[in-house]
Amino acid sequence: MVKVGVIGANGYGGVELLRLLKQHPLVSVEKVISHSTQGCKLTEQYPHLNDVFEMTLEKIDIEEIASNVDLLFFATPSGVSKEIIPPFLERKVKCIDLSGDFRLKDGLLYEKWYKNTQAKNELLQNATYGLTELFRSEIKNGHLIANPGCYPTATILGVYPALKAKWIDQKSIIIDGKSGISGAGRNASIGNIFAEINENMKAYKIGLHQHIPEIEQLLNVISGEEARISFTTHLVPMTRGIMCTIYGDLKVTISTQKMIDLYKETYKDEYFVRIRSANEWPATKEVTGSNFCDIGLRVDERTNRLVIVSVIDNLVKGAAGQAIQNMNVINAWHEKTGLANVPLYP
Ligand SMILES: NC(=O)C1=CN([C@@H]2O[C@H](COP(=O)(O)OP(=O)(O)OC[C@H]3O[C@@H](n4cnc5c(N)ncnc54)[C@H](OP(=O)(O)O)[C@@H]3O)[C@@H](O)[C@H]2O)C=CC1
Ligand SMILES: CC(=O)N[C@@H](CCC(=O)OP(=O)(O)O)C(=O)O
Repeated sequence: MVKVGVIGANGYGGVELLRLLKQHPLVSVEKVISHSTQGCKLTEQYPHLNDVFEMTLEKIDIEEIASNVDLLFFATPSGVSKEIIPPFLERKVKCIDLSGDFRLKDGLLYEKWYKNTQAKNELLQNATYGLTELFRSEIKNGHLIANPGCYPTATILGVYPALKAKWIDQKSIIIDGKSGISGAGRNASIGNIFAEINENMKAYKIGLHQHIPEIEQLLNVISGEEARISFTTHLVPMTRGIMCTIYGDLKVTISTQKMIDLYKETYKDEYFVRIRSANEWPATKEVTGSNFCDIGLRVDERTNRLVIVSVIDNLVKGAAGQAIQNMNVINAWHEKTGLANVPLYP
């Protein structure tokens, strides 16, 4: 058994990690750490864990945690893990960070978009970007995994085959993202209360979203060209789910079926990426609770654009599920281990 701990265990990402880790046959959860609720029972915060996780939330004690776990998940807000991860790495604990602290190789970009000081450059350069399907050979030997953001996961899996094949123009890419409210975490704020969200839809952080440099960094790697995307995020009245509708100008004359064939071929060995047939569009509910990313495609011959619809569950493939997929890769376990659950429907 690999012994793991979760820092930030009483947030939405943390509790989703616990749900999935409970059904993982090769790990035991040894430590659950909280910032403001240390000393409380996890079940006081989350009664649905009664008789499932009878653990007490503890404070961060580096020596105590490091001597009890092999691997740590950080489900903390940005700005936290960059301060507390270094001593764990020094003590040979593998770290998977769900926050944005180690995703951007250029620390100045982090400072600009996250409005915070960057992590140590050496750690930034040594961190492995954890989009499993694209970087599994690097993840295998990684000690510090920067788990991707939720929108970047849906977007990059959505554009990767067409961009890699140079069938779309990278400079033309526009992403229209929509997220359920759990993407904002468990902290209460006026913008997130029922009366503000229910029967409502709103755009936010236009041109300012912290996932813009992350997506551009990845597009640069895939195409070898400098990327500049248009990315607009929307909050929609649902709990879980992300849909990214992506548009890109075609550089080749191609049919929808040929595009679908390219995507199916690219992802033929990827259990968690499912490509729909022509005229079939994925919906967020079709991936809820699961680690799947479902993708639908259409070549719009009238406008000469590719339209891609990519959906994930923000808390699973967009956070905790992909973190566990990465843990499976690090340990050379089958990637589906602990993640084989069918989406919850309806
Ligand atoms: N929600 C989502 O869909 C996704 C989230 N992420 C990222 O995952 C991370 C966690 O998100 P989420 O679970 O939604 O957020 P929440 O706000 O729900 O939870 C954050 C957790 O971090 C803990 N925490 C806060 N400050 C500190 C600190 N200084 N030291 C230790 N622990 C601290 C909180 O503990 P306490 O309550 O005790 O203070 C809480 O348990 C974030 O970086 C987020 O951006 C990434 C992809 C998707
Ligand atoms: C609905 C909502 O507010 N979603 C969050 C997602 C944040 C996140 O998960 O990303 P990081 O880990 O990069 O902070 C947002 O758009 O900022």
